[in-house]
Amino acid sequence: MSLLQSGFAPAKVNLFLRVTGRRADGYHLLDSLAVFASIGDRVSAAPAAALRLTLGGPEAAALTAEPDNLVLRAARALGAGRGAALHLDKHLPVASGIGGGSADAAAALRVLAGLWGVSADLPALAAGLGADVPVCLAGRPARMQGVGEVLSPVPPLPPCGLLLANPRLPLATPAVFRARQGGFSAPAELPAAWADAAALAEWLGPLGNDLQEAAITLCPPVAEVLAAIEAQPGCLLARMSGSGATCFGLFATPAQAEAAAAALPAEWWRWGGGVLG
Ligand SMILES: C[C@](O)(CO)[C@H](O)COP(=O)(O)OP(=O)(O)OC[C@H]1O[C@@H](n2ccc(N)nc2=O)[C@H](O)[C@@H]1O
Ligand SMILES: Nc1ncnc2c1ncn2[C@@H]1O[C@H](COP(=O)(O)OP(=O)(O)OP(=O)(O)O)[C@@H](O)[C@H]1O
Repeated sequence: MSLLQSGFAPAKVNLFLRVTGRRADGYHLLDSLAVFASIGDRVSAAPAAALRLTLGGPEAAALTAEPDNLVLRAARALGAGRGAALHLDKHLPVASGIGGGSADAAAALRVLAGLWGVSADLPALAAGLGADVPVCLAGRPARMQGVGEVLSPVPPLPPCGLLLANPRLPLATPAVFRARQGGFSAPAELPAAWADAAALAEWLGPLGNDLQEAAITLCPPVAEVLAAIEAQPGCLLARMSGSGATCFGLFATPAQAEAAAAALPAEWWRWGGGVLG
C-alpha cells in the first residue's frame, strides 16, 4: 500500500444563497443549496518529519505569497506538531466564490486523518476553519444554514450540467457581505423532488443570491459574465455563486454546459461539465 494519500477538492457552487439574519459577532445567517462540480483541486500528503506544503497547477501563482495557506491551517488544527509533505494541485481560481480554499482545507483534513491515523471530530474542526469548510467536508449536495455549519440533506439532484465562469477578478468575501444592502430574506421551502433540470431551474429562479447585487457594485464585470452565460443556448438559469465573482449556468446536460463554456471569452476562467452526485 502506498503511503501517499490524495483527495479531490471540488468547486462548491451555491445554487441559491439567501442571507436570513446576522449574528451578534457580525457573521451572517444563511440559507443555501450547495452542490459540487466535477472540477477541483487535489491535495496529497506523504509521511515527513515536519509539516511542509508545495504548490502546483494552473492557479497556484495566486497563492505563492499566501502567508497561511488553508491546507496548513487545517493540518495544524488536526495534528499540532505532526509532520507531512503536502502538495496542493490548484485548479480553482482563488477568492472566487467557489470555495477553493475551503475545499482544500476539507480535503487536507480527510487526507491527513488517514495518513496520521487520527480520529477527530472533523466537522467541528472544519467549522473552525471557515463557514464553507463543513459543506466541503461533506462533499455532496446539501442545504447550508446557520453561518454555514448546519447541514441538512436535499432531494436527489436531477441530471444536469454546470458552467462556471469568472472574469479573472478576485472578490474578498468580507467586502461583499459589507456592501450588501437591504434586509433579510425568508428561508427557502424545499420540494420533495425536482423532475428534471428545468424544474430545478424554475424552482431556483425566485430564490436568488442575496450577495449578487453587492458583488456587481464592487466588480461590475460580474454583470457581463451573467449576461454572457444567460445568452448561451440551453441555459436554464444564470446566477453568481457565493460571494462571487464566479457565476454559473445550469444546463440540462454536462455536454451542453461544456459547449457553452467554450463559447465564452477566452480571457475569462471558464469550465463546463457535470455535478457530483
Ligand atoms: C458566501 C459563502 O461562500 C457561501 O457559501 C460562505 O458563506 C463564505 O464562506 P467562507 O469563505 O468559508 O467564509 P469565512 O472564511 O468563514 O468568512 C470570511 C468572512 O465572510 C463573512 N461571512 C462569512 C460567512 C458568513 N456566514 N457570514 C459572514 O458574514 C465574514 O465577514 C467573514 O469574516
Ligand atoms: N488553499 C487555498 N486556496 C485558496 N485560497 C486560500 C488558500 N489558502 C488560503 N487562502 C486564502 O483564502 C482566501 C479565500 O479563498 P477562496 O478561494 O477559498 O475564496 P472563495 O472561493 O471566495 O471562497 P468562498 O466561496 O468560500 O467564499 C484567498 O484570498 C486566500 O488569501
